[in-house]
Amino acid sequence: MILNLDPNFKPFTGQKEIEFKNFTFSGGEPHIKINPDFDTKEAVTITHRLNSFNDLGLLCLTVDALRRMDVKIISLFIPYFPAARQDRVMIKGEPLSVKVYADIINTMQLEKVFVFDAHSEVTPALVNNCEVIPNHTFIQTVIKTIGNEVKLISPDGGALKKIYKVSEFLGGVDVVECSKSRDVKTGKLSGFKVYEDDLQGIDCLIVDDICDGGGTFVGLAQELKNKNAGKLYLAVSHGIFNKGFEVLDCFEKIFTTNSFKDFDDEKVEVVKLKL
Ligand SMILES: O=P(O)(O)OC[C@H]1O[C@H](OP(=O)(O)OP(=O)(O)O)[C@H](O)[C@@H]1O
Repeated sequence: MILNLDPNFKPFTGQKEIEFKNFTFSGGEPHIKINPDFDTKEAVTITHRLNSFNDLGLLCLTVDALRRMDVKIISLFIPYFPAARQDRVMIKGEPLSVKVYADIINTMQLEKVFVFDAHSEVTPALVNNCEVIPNHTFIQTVIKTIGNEVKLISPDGGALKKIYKVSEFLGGVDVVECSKSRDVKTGKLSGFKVYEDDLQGIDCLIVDDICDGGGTFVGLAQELKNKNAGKLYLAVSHGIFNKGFEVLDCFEKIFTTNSFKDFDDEKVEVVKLKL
């Protein structure tokens, strides 16, 4: 049984859905009423785009309501794990946000917590019974859509392990390794290095987990062009795109999934998550 808390996000196709109504009380408190007309002995998987503390609140209430209906086995699919990038404290005074979310989720004693393309190994290390769903089939779909041969570009050392797994899944697509550096004091991006002498007109697909403002990809695209790359494509599992798509107009095409939100923009091609 599936309980899709976000009506626009239904990754488990063809499975029976549990019905519910959710609303907010006049005092601002979220609330849910689950239709009890289902076999509560069955396992339930909740899906939720958990992008804010409000979403987390609704999730807590939902799990509580299911437990009170005697549902024993509850799993959760969170496509974009909140604050996954805040996986270390950079400056004294900051929270270790990913742990705060993980600790709250751990109190729910879930059977499994599925996370799509976790930012780092910190998320699955902190979340009990976590299973990371890799980006492999997403990138496979992207490459099919592009239709021509591309090299996979890994923007930084942190993404290398993942990109070699993608390459292996795709039967050995070439990988170009890159690295990015940051100013130690400000944390701002200060440069990119592409570890290939000449890309000789070769089309390149940058693969990463998140595009937020896009600075990483614009800077890297420039460096790839300096190495004579051909057409440039960008595929990110989680599209935030907080500066819009204009800043990314160096890319022939941009691909993402609906893990974070829905998009209706001709500049981005959304591959809907289906499990
Ligand atoms: O679109 P942008 O605003 O440029 O951000 C995108 C980058 O941010 C994240 O890495 P981050 O730099 O947080 O990761 P790291 O410091 O853990 O390597 C993500 O993995 C991208 O590489």
